[in-house]
Parts: sequence; C-alpha cells; structure tokens
Amino acid sequence: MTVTRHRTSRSSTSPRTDEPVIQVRGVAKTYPVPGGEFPALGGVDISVDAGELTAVVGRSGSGKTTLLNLLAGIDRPTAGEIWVAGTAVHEVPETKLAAWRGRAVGLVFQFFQLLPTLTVAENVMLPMDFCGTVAARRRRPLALELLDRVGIAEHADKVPAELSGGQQQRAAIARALANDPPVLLADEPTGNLDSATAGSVLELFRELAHGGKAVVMVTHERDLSGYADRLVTLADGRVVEDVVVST
Ligand SMILES: Nc1ncnc2c1ncn2[C@@H]1O[C@H](COP(=O)(O)OP(=O)(O)OP(=O)(O)O)[C@@H](O)[C@H]1O
Repeated sequence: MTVTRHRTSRSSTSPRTDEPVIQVRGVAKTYPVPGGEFPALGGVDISVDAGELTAVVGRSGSGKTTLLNLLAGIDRPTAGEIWVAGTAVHEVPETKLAAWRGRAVGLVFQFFQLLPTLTVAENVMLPMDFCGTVAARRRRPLALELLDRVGIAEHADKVPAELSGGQQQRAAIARALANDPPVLLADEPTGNLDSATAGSVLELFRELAHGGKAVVMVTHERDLSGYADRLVTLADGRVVEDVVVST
C-alpha cells in the first residue's frame, strides 16, 4: 500500500460543474455546553470527487460524526462553507433541507434504521414516496432492481427482522440509493457486523463509489487498505492527515 497527499479544495467562490462533488471549506462547529462552547470541529477543508470512496477515521470524539452530519445538512456549521453536488448546504433554509437531502444524499447508519413493520422493498420505496422523484408505478420495480444490485432481491418481501445484519445493511444501502443521489454518507456502516460481512459491505461501497458516487464513510474499521481510496484522519476536530491510498 502506498499513500500520497491529497490536494486541498479549490478556492473559487462558486463551484463549477467539474468541481469535486463535496467541498468543505474552513468549517468549524461548536456545541453549546454549560459555561461556554465546545469546539468539535475547527478549520476543516476537504474535497471529495465522484468515483471516490473516502474513509474518515480518528479516535472517539475526534469529530467524525459531526462532520458527516454537517455534510448531510442534519446539523449546521458554526463557520465555513459546505458544498454538496453544487448546493451550498450551509445556506439551504431549514424548511428545504429534508427535501434537498432526500434527492442529493443517501444515508447509511450503523444500526440500519429500517422500519420494522414494512417489507424490505417497502423500506426501499420510502425515499421515492417522500421525494416523488419516481413515478408511483415505477417505485416497486426500481426497488427490486436496487435490491438485486445489492444482492438481496430474494428477500424483497420479508420484513427486516427476517434478514441477517449484513442483509439488513444491504437493504439500507438499497434504500440510500433510491433517489439515485450523487453522494452516499455512511456512519459506522460495518460497526454492527462481523468482519467477513463487514468486508462484503465495504466492497459494495467501493463498487458504488467506482460506479460514480462520492462515498464518505466514518469508520473504526482498522484494515481499510483493500477498500478505501482515501483516508482522512481527524484528531481533536482537525484534519491531521488526508491521503490517497493506492493498493
Ligand atoms: N450535541 C452535542 N453537544 C455537545 N458536545 C457534543 C455534541 N455532539 C458531539 N459533541 C462532542 O463533540 C466531539 C465530537 O463528537 P463526534 O460525535 O463528532 O465524534 P466522533 O469522532 O464521531 O466520535 P465516536 O467515534 O465516538 O462516534 C465530542 O467531544 C463530543 O462529545
């Protein structure tokens, strides 16, 4: 494995279409705490291209989830700019964030967060229902295509509890792909899986990235050398290393 330093984000004020899909510029995030403010992130600059699987690593409390939440527009930066797929996320009004997120970003979580009373296919159709980007008659066929793509088509009409952890995470990944977002964000997606299953899920993220998505994954996974194209290491809310990994 060799590593090379990654280039920093460009400094133009308005991204062009050939710009990285994700640009984080001078981002800081402080949380109000009793007696003051806690600086969770400070002066973070990152850019991520389409076709790249980026792993964000760092010790507990280094700011990884905070960064992911800012990219998803789940939380707001205290300072700086966040551009995702041409949108200035830091400027999107609160009332429009959920609709923006539904189209631009697919989210994957450690504990899958599938709705237990819906079938797997119905879970995958939910973002399509929410955003209305897919015609109603196309939703189930598309859900079945996505489940086929992640390798669990035969489980479409089961409820999540009937699936293994790895299969549930694949269902969650299919749901994240429902509106064909340019960006996938995953927070500890393998944290609840055994190592062999984790490897197959990481391989799926790698395939999706190399198929054209920008994929950012927060992980504690120690051996990422076979999967991630890029490792961004956070410590105390700052990027301390940003390297391209060639295997
Ligand atoms: N809502 C909040 N209010 C106050 N402090 C917070 C809040 N959320 C996070 N923090 C603090 O900000 C820092 C970064 O938290 P964050 O969850 O981003 O870290 P992390 O690297 O994802 O950690 P882990 O690997 O344990 O999930 C931590 O010190 C945390 O205690």
